Amino acid sequence: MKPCAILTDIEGTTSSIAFVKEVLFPYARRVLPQYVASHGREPEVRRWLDQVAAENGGLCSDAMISEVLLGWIDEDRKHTALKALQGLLWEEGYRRGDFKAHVYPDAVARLQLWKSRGHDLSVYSSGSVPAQKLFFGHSEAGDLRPLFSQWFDTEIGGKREADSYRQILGRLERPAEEVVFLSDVVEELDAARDAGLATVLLDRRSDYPTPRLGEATHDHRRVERFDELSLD
Ligand SMILES: CSCCC(=O)C(=O)COP(=O)(O)O
Ligand SMILES: [Mg+2]
Repeated sequence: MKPCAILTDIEGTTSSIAFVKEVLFPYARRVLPQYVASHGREPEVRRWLDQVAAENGGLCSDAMISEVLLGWIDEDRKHTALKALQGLLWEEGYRRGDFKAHVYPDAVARLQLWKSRGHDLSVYSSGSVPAQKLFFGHSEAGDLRPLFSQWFDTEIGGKREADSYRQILGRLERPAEEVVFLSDVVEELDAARDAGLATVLLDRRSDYPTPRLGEATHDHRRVERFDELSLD
C-alpha cells in the first residue's frame, strides 16, 4: 500500500482520559496560582493571561485571572490560552518525574509499526504543541517524539471546524484522501470528513463504557484499539 499520513488525537485516542483528568488537570490546578504569581511578568505567560483578562471583561488582577483559569480546568475548556498555560505548568512535573504520560500499549505498538512501514504520523490535539511534546517525550513507553513529524494544536483552528483540517492538509502537503484522522470525538471526525479526510472513531471501553455504535450516533469507522486498525 502507498504510504499514507495518520493524524491522531491524544486524549481518549492514544491515551486515557482518566490520566488527563486524574493526574494532569489536578496537578495544573494545584500549581497554577503560585505559577501565575511567580511567572506572570514573563512575556510568554503574560500574553496568555492578558488574553484571558480581555475576554472576561478586562479582569484587573492576576488572582482574578487565576480564578477564571481554575474554573476552566474544572469545565475542561479547550481554550487555547488555558492549554498553552497548562503546558508550561506541566513542564516541571514531567521534568521532576512526578508523572509519566499514559499511552495505550496497543497505540505505541501500532504507531511504531506504521512508522516502520513509511507512513507519516502527526498529532492534532487541543493540548498545546509544547504540551504534546512533553507528553510524548515523557511517556510510560519512553520518548515517543521521534514517531511524529508534525504537531498541530488549536492555534491552527478548533478541532470541530473543517477549515482546521484543510489548513493541516496544506502543511502535510498531501491530498485529503491519503490522510486518516483518529479521534474519540464524533464532532471532530465529522469536521475532518467535511474536509475530505478518512476518519476512524477510537471507542475505548475504559474511557467510554457505553459503546458508541454506528447508525444512531455516528457513521465513522469504529475500533476499540489501534490493533484493530489495518492500513494495508
Ligand atoms: C497533550 S496535553 C494533555 C491533554 C489535554 O490537555 C487535552 O486537552 C487533550 O485533548 P485532545 O484534543 O487530545 O482530546
Ligand atoms: Mg480526544
